[in-house]
Amino acid sequence: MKTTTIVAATVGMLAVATVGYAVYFDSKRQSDPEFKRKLKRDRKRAEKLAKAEAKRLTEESTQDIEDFLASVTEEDFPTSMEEREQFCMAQLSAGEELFVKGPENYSKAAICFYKALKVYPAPAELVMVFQKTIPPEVFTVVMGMLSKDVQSKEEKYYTVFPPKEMNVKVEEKPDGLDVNGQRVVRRGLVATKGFTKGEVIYTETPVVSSLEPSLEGKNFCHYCLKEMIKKEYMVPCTSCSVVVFCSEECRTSAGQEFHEILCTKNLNGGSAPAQALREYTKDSRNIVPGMLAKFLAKMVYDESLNSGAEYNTFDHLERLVYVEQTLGPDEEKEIELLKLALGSSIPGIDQFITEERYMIMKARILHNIYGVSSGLSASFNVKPLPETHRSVRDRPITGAGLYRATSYLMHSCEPNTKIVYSSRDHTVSLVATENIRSGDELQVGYIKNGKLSTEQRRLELFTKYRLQCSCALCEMTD
Ligand SMILES: C[S@@+](CC[C@H](N)C(=O)[O-])C[C@H]1O[C@@H](n2cnc3c(N)ncnc32)[C@H](O)[C@@H]1O
Repeated sequence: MKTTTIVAATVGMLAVATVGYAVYFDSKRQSDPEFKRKLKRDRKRAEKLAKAEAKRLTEESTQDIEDFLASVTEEDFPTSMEEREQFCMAQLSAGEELFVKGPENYSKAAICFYKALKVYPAPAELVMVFQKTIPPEVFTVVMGMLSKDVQSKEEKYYTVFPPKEMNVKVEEKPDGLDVNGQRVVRRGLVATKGFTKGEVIYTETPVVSSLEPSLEGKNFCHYCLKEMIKKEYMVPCTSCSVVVFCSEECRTSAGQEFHEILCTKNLNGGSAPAQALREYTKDSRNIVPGMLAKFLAKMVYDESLNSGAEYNTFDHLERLVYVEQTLGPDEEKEIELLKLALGSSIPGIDQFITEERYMIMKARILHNIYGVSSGLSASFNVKPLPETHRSVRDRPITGAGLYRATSYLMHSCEPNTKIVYSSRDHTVSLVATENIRSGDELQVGYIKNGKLSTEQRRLELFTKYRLQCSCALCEMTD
């Protein structure tokens, strides 16, 4: 089952409730004699009906599942944490009462359980509880509804994202067969209107960005990565005074989105849990764990806004392609540091950051971030970060950002667009480098190919991005 962000909301509110529910169920079964007798009484009748019902349910067409789903989506799910918790508990006990009454109520029970699942912050865990506690026939229907729901959410995503005003859409492009003979489908960005050479196609701010570790605390904004030429423009964090911002707005945004959690000093001036993560980032020059910490903090913040947006921060990360990474001692340490940094402020994050989920999130970030050149001067001297910072420009890189739409840009050795940091912060502008027609695929150069030969380009693309280039130029050279 795919985990949706609702898992990530993990504000722990219902963590207690799941356990409570499971415990209630088990203990009631084991110890309450009346409950046991009732179960026994019902069992015979239930077994008979169950056979017939199981047959009906296995024959249940997709249409039925869709009808069940339609009956649910029309409902208004509550939005506040308290109401969601009450709603969830009410659905769980309604479902339980229904299935105990017998198989003729299984469909209704399944709908209740499905509704509970929709508001529960850790659905994967609840599914496991269901698997142990509800009749298999009911469980099958709940899972059917869940997978249909995930599927339709998946399909709809690219109809609402990117927003129309960005003038681009994500389109699937067949890209040959993989080593197992499976058809490879890749996604790229396509223009939805024409542009003349030099025109800005869209601008986009990142979901999250981070400064190159050695620039942290120097004259670069911790939020938007802008270089501040004069010291008097710097607005330090009032608590840690380790990080600086270019404006009050950036300080406020950073505070709300992540810095209140990740500030290395607590209000009493003592060392805060995020200190160890900060030291690790500096020593290892590994930007990703810190970025992930910001990402997770921001994800929880965005959800707390209850903006009503259909897709949330996690949805944007979840669809990005990645190259699988293997877990090593570094990652084990990073997981530990991340849990330490976020654990006391985001209850439940401990369970959320499993090794598997961490590895996938890390790989997605590594594979999709863009190097940001927000510096005005080239006077700072940063060693290039080891890997995967797309769109290398002539100016040194000041940090990296994870962008929603820009992540879908494919590489070409003869690109028709380029990325520009014209506002000298982490805002990306995609600029047409030739005339573009509506429907044309947009591509950037992941590497500076200048005078490189085809072999050199291939080697660099493969070493940095594990990418075997299929752009028009490379195909022609083959
Ligand atoms: C940042 S993602 C771009 C979006 C991606 N195509 C998708 O399906 O979501 C980078 C990945 O796209 C594919 N890609 C990008 N440019 C390519 C190219 N010129 N030739 C082949 N694959 C490319 C590679 O799989 C690469 O790892």
